[in-house]
Parts: sequence; C-alpha cells; structure tokens
Amino acid sequence: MQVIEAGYSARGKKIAIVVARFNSFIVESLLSGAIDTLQRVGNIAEQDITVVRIPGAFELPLAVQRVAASKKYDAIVALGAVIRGGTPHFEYVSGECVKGIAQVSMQYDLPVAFGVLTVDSIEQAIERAGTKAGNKGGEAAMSALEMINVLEQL
Ligand SMILES: Nc1c(NC[C@H](O)[C@H](O)[C@H](O)CO)[nH]c(=O)[nH]c1=O
Ligand SMILES: CC(=O)[C@@H](O)COP(=O)(O)O
Repeated sequence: MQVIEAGYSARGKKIAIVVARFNSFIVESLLSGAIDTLQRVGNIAEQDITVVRIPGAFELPLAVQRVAASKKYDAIVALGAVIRGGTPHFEYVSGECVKGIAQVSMQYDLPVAFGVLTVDSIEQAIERAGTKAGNKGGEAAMSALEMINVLEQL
C-alpha cells in the first residue's frame, strides 16, 4: 500500500489571500488567522504573502480567477463572511461564491482554499472567527498549505 500525505511547511511558496470586505469586523479576524497560520505553521515569509481586498463574496470568484491566471502563486486563500438576512439574497451570494471558486480551482489546477463563512447569524460568524469554533481563516490556510504539498507528490 502506498499512502500519499503531506505536511504543512511550505517555505518559499507564494500565497495570495483574496479577502472580501463585506462584514469586515468578522473578515479581518479570518485574515489575521490565515496570515498567522501561513507564517507560523507554513513558514511562509511575509513578503511571500499578497493580500487582495475586494468588495464582497460575490466578487471573490472573479478576483480569484484573475489571481490564478497570473500564475504567480502556489495557492490562494479566499476569505469572506456571508451572513443570512431576511431575504433570499444569502443563497445567491453564497451559491455563486462557492461555485465560482471551485471552478477556478479546477480550471487552473491550483489549490484555492474556501475560507468563506456562510452562517445564519452574527453569533455563528463570531464563533468561527477566532472564538469558540476556531478560526476558519486559519483552517483555510492550513488546507492551502497541505494541498500545496500533496499536489507536489501526485
Ligand atoms: N450580503 C453579503 C454580501 N453582499 C455583497 C455582495 O457580495 C456584492 O459585493 C454586491 O452584491 C455587489 O456585487 N457580501 C458578503 O461578502 N457577505 C454578505 O453577507
Ligand atoms: C448575505 C445576505 O443575504 C444579507 O446580508 C442580505 O440581507 P437581506 O436578505 O436582509 O437583504
């Protein structure tokens, strides 16, 4: 039996974090978590991290696509927070966001980590942005690091 698995250290790799500004009080915590993980777990140097700020989660697929097309990065971390309101808007924004990001990852054969909260309440968002349910930005960064290393072995 051959098992292919990889660690998280990715020194020298270049990472882009594309971050949606909407619900910024939540998203900034996801961003801090992602950067902290890339540096402390992945041994990624500060100068190898590029942060791209965009308006909202709906814009993430296009921005992620442009970053992927630049061929400058080994992985992308997409961050955002979509919080359900009183109308069907949530379904449209979150649906297009996840679909578009997945498409880019497949099209460009590039790890694109999905660090976008899709939650029913602000409380759920706070819990996942560095409090009792961890930090989903950091978790997304972990996934990007692992996928860089796994893909190198395949
Ligand atoms: N409601 C949320 C949005 N809405 C904004 C859209 O993402 C988009 O920027 C706008 O429709 C213009 O194209 N964005 C989020 O990231 N989170 C939300 O909860
Ligand atoms: C993502 C959303 O749906 C939300 O922010 C929009 O709120 P609403 O549905 O109350 O307009």
